Amino acid sequence: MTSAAHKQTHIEDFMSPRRRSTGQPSTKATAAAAVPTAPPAEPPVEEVLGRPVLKDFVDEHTKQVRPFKGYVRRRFKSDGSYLVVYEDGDREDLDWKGLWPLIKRAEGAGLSLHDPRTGKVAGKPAAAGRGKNEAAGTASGRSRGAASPAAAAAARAGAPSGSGERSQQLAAPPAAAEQEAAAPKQQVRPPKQQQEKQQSGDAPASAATAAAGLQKAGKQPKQPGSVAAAAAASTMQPKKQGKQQAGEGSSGGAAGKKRKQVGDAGSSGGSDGINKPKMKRQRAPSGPSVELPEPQMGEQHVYEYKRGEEPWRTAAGFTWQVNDEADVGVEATKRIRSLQRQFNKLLIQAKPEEEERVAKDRKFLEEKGLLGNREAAARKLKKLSAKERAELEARGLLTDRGLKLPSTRADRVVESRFKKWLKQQGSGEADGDQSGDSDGEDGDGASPEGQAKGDSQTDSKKVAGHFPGWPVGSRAYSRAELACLGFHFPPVAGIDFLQAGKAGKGAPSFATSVMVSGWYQDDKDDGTQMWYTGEGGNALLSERKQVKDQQLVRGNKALVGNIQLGIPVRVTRKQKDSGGAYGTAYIYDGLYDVVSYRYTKGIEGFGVYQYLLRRRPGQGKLLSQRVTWGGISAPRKMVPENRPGVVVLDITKGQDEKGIPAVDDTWLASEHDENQPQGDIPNCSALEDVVEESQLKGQIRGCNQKRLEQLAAQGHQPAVQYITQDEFVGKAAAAVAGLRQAELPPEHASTPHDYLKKLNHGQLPYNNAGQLFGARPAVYECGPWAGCPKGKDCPQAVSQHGIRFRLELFKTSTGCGWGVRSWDMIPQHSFICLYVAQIYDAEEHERLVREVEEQDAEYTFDLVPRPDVKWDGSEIPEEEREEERPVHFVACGLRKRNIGAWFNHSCAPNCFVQPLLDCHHDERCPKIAIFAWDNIPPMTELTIDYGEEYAKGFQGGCKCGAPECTSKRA
Ligand SMILES: C[S@@+](CC[C@H](N)C(=O)[O-])C[C@H]1O[C@@H](n2cnc3c(N)ncnc32)[C@H](O)[C@@H]1O
Repeated sequence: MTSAAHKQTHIEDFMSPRRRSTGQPSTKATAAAAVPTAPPAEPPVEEVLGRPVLKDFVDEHTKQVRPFKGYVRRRFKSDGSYLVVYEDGDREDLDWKGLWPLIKRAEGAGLSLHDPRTGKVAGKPAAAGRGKNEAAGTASGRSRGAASPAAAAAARAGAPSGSGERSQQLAAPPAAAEQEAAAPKQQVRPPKQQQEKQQSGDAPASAATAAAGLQKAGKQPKQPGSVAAAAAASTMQPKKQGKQQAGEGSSGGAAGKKRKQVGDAGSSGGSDGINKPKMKRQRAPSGPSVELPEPQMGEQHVYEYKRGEEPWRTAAGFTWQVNDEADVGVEATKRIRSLQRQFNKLLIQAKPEEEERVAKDRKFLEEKGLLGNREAAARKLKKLSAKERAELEARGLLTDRGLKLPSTRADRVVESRFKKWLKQQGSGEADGDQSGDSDGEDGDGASPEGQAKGDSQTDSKKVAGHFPGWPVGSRAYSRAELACLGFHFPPVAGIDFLQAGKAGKGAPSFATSVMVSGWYQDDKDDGTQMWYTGEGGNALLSERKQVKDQQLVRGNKALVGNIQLGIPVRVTRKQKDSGGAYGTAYIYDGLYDVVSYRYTKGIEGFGVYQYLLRRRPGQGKLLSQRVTWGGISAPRKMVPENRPGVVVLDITKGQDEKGIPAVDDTWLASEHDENQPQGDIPNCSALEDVVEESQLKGQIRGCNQKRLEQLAAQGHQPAVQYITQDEFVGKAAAAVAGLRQAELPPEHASTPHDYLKKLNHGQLPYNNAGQLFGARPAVYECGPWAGCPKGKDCPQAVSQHGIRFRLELFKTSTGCGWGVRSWDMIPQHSFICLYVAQIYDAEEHERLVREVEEQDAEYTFDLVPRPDVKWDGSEIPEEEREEERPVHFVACGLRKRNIGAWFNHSCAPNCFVQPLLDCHHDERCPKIAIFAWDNIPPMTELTIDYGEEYAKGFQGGCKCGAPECTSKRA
């Protein structure tokens, strides 16, 4: 590859943030200077919602800065960020720190507090009947309205309220009540005598039994002092007073351990920044051999262990492995990747099938008069013949409860297909029956098929601690995917757990993984620390409210086991992600210790168990907090002016519909000037220089049979056929592009080509330059020659819609120069972009390379098929094969190239290169299209495989960093 990269010839064109701030101060910069940098403490949510904001955006073409007005519309419970909707419909999520300066600026500009779209006035509760005085407040941002802020402030401060906790809740505006993860109500202090509940006594009989069970298995209890534990019981508005807790206050319980109290138990519970209960520090039992006391209403127990001294490590009879360290080795990573790809492949196939099934079922119901008016449908149902009823049952449309309207459950279909596939692979992985799939206590009986079955096979697959091949920050896009991977089996329940006795004789049940879905209104999540509400008693599938008291059973009991054994639990948060198959992403945030639990009254007045989860340090940034660029949804033409490290706002100079910025945030981290953003960013063109059509030969394929017949009459070689030879890639690409497959006569459909199988057999198609190119037969798209009446809307024109994702060029921190990433999640098998470069005749290209003294052609792609297979996938007979097939054309990005030419190499790529033919079908000159091989999270580098031999030629070796990187091999 050429060493001529990173010339600095264009550096004066770059709009570095430094230059911008000195040469051309923006309104934003001016406004920002007027406000102090540190924001005040975050006010109650109802004081923030509805507030106007003002923010500058810069037009990347005209470079003009323009302020935009917006309003704070929502607060997300999951990460505490706020949704701001701007006047042009653009939206973004901001945390309080990011939001506050914008609110201040709007105040300074005297913006109206009246949001024209919602009709609301900032700070004014939406509830009817409120007085005028409580309304808008002023533009200076004073506290608005009396009732809600006061109530909220009281709630925050834990002050007693005359109107009681329920009325406090009601006093808050509905929006706030709904959106703010209201802290449980223990803030209301109990009478003093209730705080002095003494807890003492020996371990209860049950604890002794558990102790005996574990000790019989032969392990010695820990040495005194080896377990650092503290327990505390808080007395926060108890219902029942002073009931002696069985086992509480034991000075060591059956194991006779001496426990050291770590820190101040009161502060342990109170310094969590979430809740400040008044707690009385108490000595209490802990450890593997003592059953922990059950908190009564208003009580909280705190237990902490020193790292490395958690009871599970030495507990007698405890046999389960707990992964303290993440395993991101080659095998684990490969295993996960292949399972994910298989899952997605099945999902992509199942989704349209399911949609079709639902459409047919709906039609069937309609014909029978069973859709529409409920009462009429019920009358019709009664009149159905036995045969008709049987037909309904067979379609799954009639159950004991009556008529069941059809809905797509592609994820469920995939789960069962995936299990079959695994069995075929001879692996029993992820074949669980969803033990821990409770919700049995749920008010609405969510997921009846998900009731615990106590299947030991599932338990045997459950992994405690980190999940191999799934580093912190990993994302899945459905619960079904996580279940298929074996990461979290239950499809609905938030707590996955191992049943009592499975991890050793006498061992309690414990949780392996919890989901934070935002469904439990009593959760209080501060990211690194959270009060996680136990399961049950919640109408999960309807209003998502607590409808009855929770029980200390199943998942809830299991989380107590985590405390008892000191086993951390995996925490995964759900987040919106429009790219995901279901509009959501599930992000693994790492291991959390369960350090405390309590029984308390929730927002709805029902008893809930809550667990204080604390993130283990050293696990990197919390990715589920929407602070990255990947989480925002600003229209591409507007790049926020204060985006750090923007070097060029649009490298395509307006040629691509979606501009592509170049960003160097590595430079920002450095103090030194010589590390200014640098790199050779030549004019980037989306235009393609295609060889003259007269030079081309070959078949013409397309959807339009008539046109192709005409062409045949003119002596061309047209072929009506299923345009993508590789059905899977073609269909999948069409599916993710939201397109439907063309209706073609079945006799023209070719057989699916299993490219993965091919890859596994090592038939990797290198071109003459050693580049991996075209891992499967070429994709033939319907092109202009075929005269398709649908033009670009033809489902077979997947690559002709331009770039759908918001790509950016970014300076890698790995030493690979510039690379490419996307702000959006890219679904598996999506078309990303073409590799566009100038097309040269091979000889001409050689002359060019000599001329510019480029020994290596860094941005060159030889457009030559492999010697044994034609682009259409058919084999070339042995006797006709040449040693090397002649190179006719070369795509060279030396002078002109598009974003596709910046994709770096990885030994574990997430994208693949696919030869593609559309406007002509001369197989000597296919287009180079780049597709996603995986579901690719936002802001992840997009990489392709250049081929092993090629990567060996990199100066200093391959720097892709993948566990299977060739540079790491001996
Ligand atoms: C097509 S360019 C990719 C864009 C390039 N990074 C840039 O900044 O212009 C290919 C060149 O990038 C560098 N490169 C790409 N992948 C690499 C890797 N995994 N390790 C080291 N260098 C790499 C090599 O210099 C290679 O010749």
